[in-house]
Amino acid sequence: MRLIPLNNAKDVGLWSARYIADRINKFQPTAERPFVLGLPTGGTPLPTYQRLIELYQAGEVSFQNVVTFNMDEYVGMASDHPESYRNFMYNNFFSHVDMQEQNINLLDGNAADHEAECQRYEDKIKTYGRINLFMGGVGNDGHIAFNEPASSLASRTRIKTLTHETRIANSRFFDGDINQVPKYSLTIGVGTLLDSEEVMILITGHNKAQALQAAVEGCVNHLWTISALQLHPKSMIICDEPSTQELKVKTVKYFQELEAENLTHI
Ligand SMILES: N[C@@H]1[C@@H](O)[C@H](O)[C@@H](COP(=O)(O)O)O[C@@H]1O
Repeated sequence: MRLIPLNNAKDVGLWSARYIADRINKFQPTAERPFVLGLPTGGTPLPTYQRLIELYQAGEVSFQNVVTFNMDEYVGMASDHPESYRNFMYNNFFSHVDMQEQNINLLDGNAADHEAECQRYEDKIKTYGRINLFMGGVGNDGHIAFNEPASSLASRTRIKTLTHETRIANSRFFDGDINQVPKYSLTIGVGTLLDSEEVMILITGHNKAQALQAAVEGCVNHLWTISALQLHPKSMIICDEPSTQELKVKTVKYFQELEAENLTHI
């Protein structure tokens, strides 16, 4: 695992956007061989999306031949609801760059048959071989996508019941009213995520400090599904300073030194 400790959330956005743009450019995607990018919603990736839009506007990256798969979606929410993850993605990213509509993949939380919808998603990913880079965030309780505590670390895309804690955390987007937060979601599984060629997780804010500690210093444990990253051959966490407060000083120092060494080799 690579851990990149940065100063603040803005730096996390700048760093991660640059990384994504560089990966896409290096891949030299074409219509026949697109770059496949996994994407999250949430407050954490907003600076990344903002920066990616700026890089696109500056002509430094194009999304013409990029295919995206989003991590998750609420179940039973009107598709035009401002807090649907579909709307979030169009409002904060897709509508501002040169993505092609047919390259955007989202789970349909209003599908009549949830199981069939999740299987469709898994099958669609397979048509591209695998996802090249999956970006994600993390919940306060260490959930990745909507893989709540005690989710199988071998799980695939499926319907999940949201925990009370997650619904409280997400109620900030619903006028602080937990009753407006959906109870279920469709989410990629931990296994789906681990199949990606590379996983990049963004962690910012002191409220994510326990999740970061579980991811880096804890044991692989289904109660902190983020810890499954330890099983991935190419995973990376980009974090800010406030989120590191539960890590040992020597852990942070170790990773800082590694990054400083890497920089001298670039
Ligand atoms: N399903 C999403 C996750 O994908 C996201 O990582 C998490 C944290 O969101 P935020 O970045 O707003 O803290 O919220 C939701 O639960």
